[in-house]
Amino acid sequence: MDLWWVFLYTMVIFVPFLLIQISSTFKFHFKIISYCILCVTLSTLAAPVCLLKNGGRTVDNMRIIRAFVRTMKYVFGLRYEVKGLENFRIDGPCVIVSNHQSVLDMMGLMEILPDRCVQIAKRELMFAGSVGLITYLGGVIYINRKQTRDAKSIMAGVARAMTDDNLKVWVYPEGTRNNSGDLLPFKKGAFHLALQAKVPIIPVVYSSYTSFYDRKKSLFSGGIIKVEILPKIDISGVKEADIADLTDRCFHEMRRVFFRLSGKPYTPIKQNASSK
Ligand SMILES: CCCCCCCCCCCCCCCC(=O)SCCNC(=O)CCNC(=O)[C@H](O)C(C)(C)COP(=O)(O)OP(=O)(O)OC[C@H]1O[C@@H](n2cnc3c(N)ncnc32)[C@H](O)[C@@H]1OP(=O)(O)O
Ligand SMILES: CCCCCCCC/C=C\CCCCCCCC(=O)OC[C@@H](O)COP(=O)(O)O
Repeated sequence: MDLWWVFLYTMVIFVPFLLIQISSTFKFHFKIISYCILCVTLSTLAAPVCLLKNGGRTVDNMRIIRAFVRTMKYVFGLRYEVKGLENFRIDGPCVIVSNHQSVLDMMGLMEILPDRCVQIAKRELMFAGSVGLITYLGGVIYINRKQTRDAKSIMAGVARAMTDDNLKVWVYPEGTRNNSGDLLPFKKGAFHLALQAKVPIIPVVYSSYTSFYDRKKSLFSGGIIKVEILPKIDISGVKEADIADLTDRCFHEMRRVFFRLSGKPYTPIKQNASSK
């Protein structure tokens, strides 16, 4: 008799719980796969448009890519509330740094991407089929994160191209995706780049996704993302020896804004947390 009750309780409580878990995991993966399929489809459509309009690899293709990607937010129920767009209105090149939470960031990036702006990306992206092709056509700069020396020499070339071709460069200084609800320590490449090209840095902060997107909890629903483009950081007077301080300053400023936009109380962390 007792065993019968155990069996009944297991069926009534455990089985529905298991089914809910399976269905939310299934829904999460279904949405992520849909996102990837949409990226592949849109890049397959956008590539011929880029080739016909601009002939090959050029930053002008970013305008076409931007138009395609901007339609995706409606599919996933995302809304962007953007503040500080006027801070992008500067003459000439600059380095834009922003936080990087997920593959979904491409939508937030394209929502506010200024003209003549290319991104720095890990070289593995080049091999992602039609997505790789579209990033190549848009002029994305690939770096090998495992080879600091190679990455540095590519960045030095980028500094020259920025001034020669009037390019803005978008860098994710955390160097990888991070959905932890905080910022990772910053790498220094973006700051060296700004110094080498003698251009200002514009920080951009996106609020935390954790309330609507969380891989660990298999959560992916619609939501509002607050975006703030901060005033430029002038690098005149900054020397090579000041790079760590500059990186630190930018990190703490962005982290403060990140907590504010995410509606979380700010918890200070020790100085130099932005260095390796
Ligand atoms: C319709 C279509 C749909 C599809 C839609 C597609 C849309 C098309 C959008 C694509 C969009 C892509 C978006 C991808 C997004 C990523 O792929 S994110 C990952 C790749 N990006 C990055 O990693 C950028 C950030 N990383 C860096 O800048 C790193 O500093 C570097 C350059 C990789 C070097 O890495 P590291 O060695 O691990 O890091 P770090 O501690 O900074 O440097 C080590 C030392 O070298 C020094 N150093 C670093 N850089 C330099 C330098 N340039 N010069 C001199 N010294 C330097 C540092 O000062 C440090 O020395 P110490 O101060 O310790 O003495
Ligand atoms: C023939 C090969 C076919 C491969 C097909 C691959 C299909 C890929 C499909 C969709 C991917 C859409 C992603 C859009 C661009 C995402 C850029 C991105 O967010 O890269 C991650 C990078 O920031 C940091 O990487 P890690 O967190 O260090 O890792």
